Amino acid sequence: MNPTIQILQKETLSSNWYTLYKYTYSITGRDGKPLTQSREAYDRGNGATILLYNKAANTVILTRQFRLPTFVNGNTTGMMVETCAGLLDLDNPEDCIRRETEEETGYRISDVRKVFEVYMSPGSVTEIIYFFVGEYSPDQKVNDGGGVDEHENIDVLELDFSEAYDMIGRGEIKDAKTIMLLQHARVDNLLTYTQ
Ligand SMILES: Nc1nc2c(ncn2[C@@H]2O[C@H](COP(=O)(O)OP(=O)(O)O[C@H]3O[C@H](CO)[C@@H](O)[C@H](O)[C@@H]3O)[C@@H](O)[C@H]2O)c(=O)[nH]1
Ligand SMILES: [Mg+2]
Repeated sequence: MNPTIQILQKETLSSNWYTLYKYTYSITGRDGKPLTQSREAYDRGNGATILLYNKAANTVILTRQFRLPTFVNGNTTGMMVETCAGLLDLDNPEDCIRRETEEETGYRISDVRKVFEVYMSPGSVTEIIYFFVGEYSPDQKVNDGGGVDEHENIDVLELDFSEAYDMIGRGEIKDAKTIMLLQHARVDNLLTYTQ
């Protein structure tokens, strides 16, 4: 804990599906004097995401779904191509991502490897996301995926790695976690990229 920070007040501004708080705190300024500040922080829990890859076929599994916040901010279809991801319930990140993988993509995978953890929007959202990679194979397919119920409506995409990677440059993949994991796969040579 940072001993120079003291939370003075935590006010709930909105509590519906997730919670928006307003924190008032004292912090030591660069001149060494204490000052009081307020910041809003949106708490929607933490999450996990995974790049599913198959070395032999040089493919990845991605998802496509409607994301309302993007639709109201310039994404005309509202559809987003993303790595499989979900919110942590009460489980740990590894169990969460195995469960989400089966629900969203239909693959029951065993080995997952954590590669990093990231605050995705540290100025406004409390969320930390745990990033994983994991190999999948056709014999691990146990259902069609698509999400837990009809509300999730997730399409499952199996793409050649180079094709998926090139979607970043064309602006067809605009999701931060997905770009980070595809770049990680290229830098770490999990798969082969050919132009
Ligand atoms: N009714 C209702 N449903 C909501 C609301 N907000 C979210 N949901 C639904 O709650 C479900 C959450 O699904 P998950 O698969 O657990 O989470 P996610 O939305 O895929 O989140 C993942 O990706 C996010 C974006 O990168 C990450 O922020 C998050 O940590 C996680 O990794 C989704 O069906 C979503 O539509 C809401 O305000 N109202
Ligand atoms: Mg999800």
